[in-house]
Amino acid sequence: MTVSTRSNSKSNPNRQQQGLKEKLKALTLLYEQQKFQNGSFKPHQQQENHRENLKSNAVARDKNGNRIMVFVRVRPLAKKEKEAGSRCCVKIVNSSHIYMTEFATPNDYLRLKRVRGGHFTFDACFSDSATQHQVYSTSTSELVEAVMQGKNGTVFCYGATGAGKTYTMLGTVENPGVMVLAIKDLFSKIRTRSYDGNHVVHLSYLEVYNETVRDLISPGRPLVLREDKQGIVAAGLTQYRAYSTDEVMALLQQGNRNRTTEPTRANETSSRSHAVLQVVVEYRVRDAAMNIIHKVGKLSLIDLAGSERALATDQRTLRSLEGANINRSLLALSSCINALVEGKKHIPYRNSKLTQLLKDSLGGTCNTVMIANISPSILSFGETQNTLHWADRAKEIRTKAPDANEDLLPVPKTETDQAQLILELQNENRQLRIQLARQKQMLLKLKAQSLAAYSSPTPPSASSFLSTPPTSIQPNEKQRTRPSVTYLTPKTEKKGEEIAFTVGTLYQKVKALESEIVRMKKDHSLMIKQKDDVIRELSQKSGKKVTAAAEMGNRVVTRSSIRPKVENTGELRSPSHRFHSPLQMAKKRSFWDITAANSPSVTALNGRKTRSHIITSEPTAHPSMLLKPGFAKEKGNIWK
Ligand SMILES: Nc1ncnc2c1ncn2[C@@H]1O[C@H](COP(=O)(O)OP(=O)(O)OP(=O)(O)O)[C@@H](O)[C@H]1O
Repeated sequence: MTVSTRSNSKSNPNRQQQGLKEKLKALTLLYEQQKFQNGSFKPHQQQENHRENLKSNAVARDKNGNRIMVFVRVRPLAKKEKEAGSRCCVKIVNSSHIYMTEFATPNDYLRLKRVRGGHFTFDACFSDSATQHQVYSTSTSELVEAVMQGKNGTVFCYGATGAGKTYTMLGTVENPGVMVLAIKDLFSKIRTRSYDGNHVVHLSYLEVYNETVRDLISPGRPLVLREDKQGIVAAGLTQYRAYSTDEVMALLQQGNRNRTTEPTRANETSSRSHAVLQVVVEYRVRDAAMNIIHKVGKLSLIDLAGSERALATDQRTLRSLEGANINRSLLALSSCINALVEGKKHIPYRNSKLTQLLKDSLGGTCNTVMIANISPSILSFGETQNTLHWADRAKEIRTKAPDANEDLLPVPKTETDQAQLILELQNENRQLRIQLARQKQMLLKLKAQSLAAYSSPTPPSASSFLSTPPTSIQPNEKQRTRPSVTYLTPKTEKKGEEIAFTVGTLYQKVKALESEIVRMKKDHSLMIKQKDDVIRELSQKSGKKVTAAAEMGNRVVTRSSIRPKVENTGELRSPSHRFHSPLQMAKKRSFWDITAANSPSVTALNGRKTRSHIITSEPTAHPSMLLKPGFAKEKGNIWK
């Protein structure tokens, strides 16, 4: 019979070691169970219970009100770190629990050599083997759904340089990160729900570099941050309307090309700026009362620049300045987190551009997710511990539960007016159509009656159509009397003929008068010619004086001698003769006419002082009689 003795155990050291290991494992388990019973630990769950654990966390958030959800992601050891023989200083105990120690080794179960370190509990912890999809679905998918409902959401990555923030947010082509997966998810959700409303997606991408805000998609001048109703906005930031995931991807790539990255000792492609991708989803739908429900949800996806020690990066001036700015903004973020956790009234958001941008996400009505990225390497112990410390603090920040940014838009007045107008126009149109149909019917009947009337052998009597007024025609009534319209037409024609005849007569008269005027003008000029000849002859006889006088009186005598003759003939004078304008008369009158007319000896028959009247009264007077005023009365003397 074999008895187990100390010597036996000594003789088999391997078995002894195994037994000790088992005992230590049991002790560790016991210790964790005790911790859990004391409330400082959550129960250890296996990987397959991961989802249930996350659900319970979400439930806890609902019970405790809204708070920032904090997740931790450990990246794999980098090739460089492995080559340098770096050890791992963090261990994920379960989906939500992580512990770290400076001298942690797999065999140091009693933690005898642990100097620094600690246990941390978060909403979820992702090991270095966690996929991008696992990270997205656990941390961000809920937020995307909330954004679709009009609630704001923010996801930001926090951690030291080279800890894996950009990998988590942007990822690679093969392994797209949270930003890309969120956009994809958003568009697929919009596609499936497009039947119940209109979704509009706007996108902007900016960076905060050395405390200046810049547009990453269309870079230009630095932007100014302003606070308005929607919160903090970068004035002048381009908002792109995005229609598809591919379009967003192209914009993201474009933006990332413009982002400031520099190789540092810690990271070959270190982000030197904080990048903020904002996606605004607007959603419009009509409710049962036909009111328009307008929801606006904003999703901010932020990849922060890494906190770093000066030694970790280059010592060059620009890099150190960048590093100082990054650290300053992250310090401002830490101050805000502290103030929020401590419930202070004043939160120093204004200390940096980054905290200004995160104001809504940290202290406003927003669903906020923080992903703390850490390196497992012992070389980054300080940074990792620092990150976990702030992540642990951040989870205590309470935010206001976001209500949906929902507006009930009344149907615009113009719309109701338009509807009213359309109804009125439709009504009017209907009435007009009825009227038109009636008119057409009437016209057809009248045509038929007209044809019948013309073909009728006996013409109707005058009384027959006079007794029937046109308005008395009823379209549906059987026609008993002949329609008045039929018989009114010849009468109108007759009247027209009469008018035409009158016009014709008048026209002929006008023509006759015009030809008479022409004839009179001819006579007139002939007579003037004759008189001129007589005067010439006389002047030749009676010398120069007489000639001059005769020439002066020439025109006067000529006119006066003509007019009485015309009047005496009893012929028609042109109407224009009577209606000569005074202006024309004045023009025609010569200086001598006026002088003679104004002479006191010249008296007209009708009181008017015109030369023609004087001459008319003396038809036989010689032109020479007018040489002197008053000669008109001495008739006939001169010829003797
Ligand atoms: N989960 C991961 N799986 C695989 N590789 C990773 C993971 N996380 C990070 N990396 C790799 O680690 C390196 C550094 O990561 P990343 O550039 O994302 O760091 P960072 O925190 O953004 O740094 P910085 O703040 O300097 O920009 C990259 O080469 C990246 O591919």
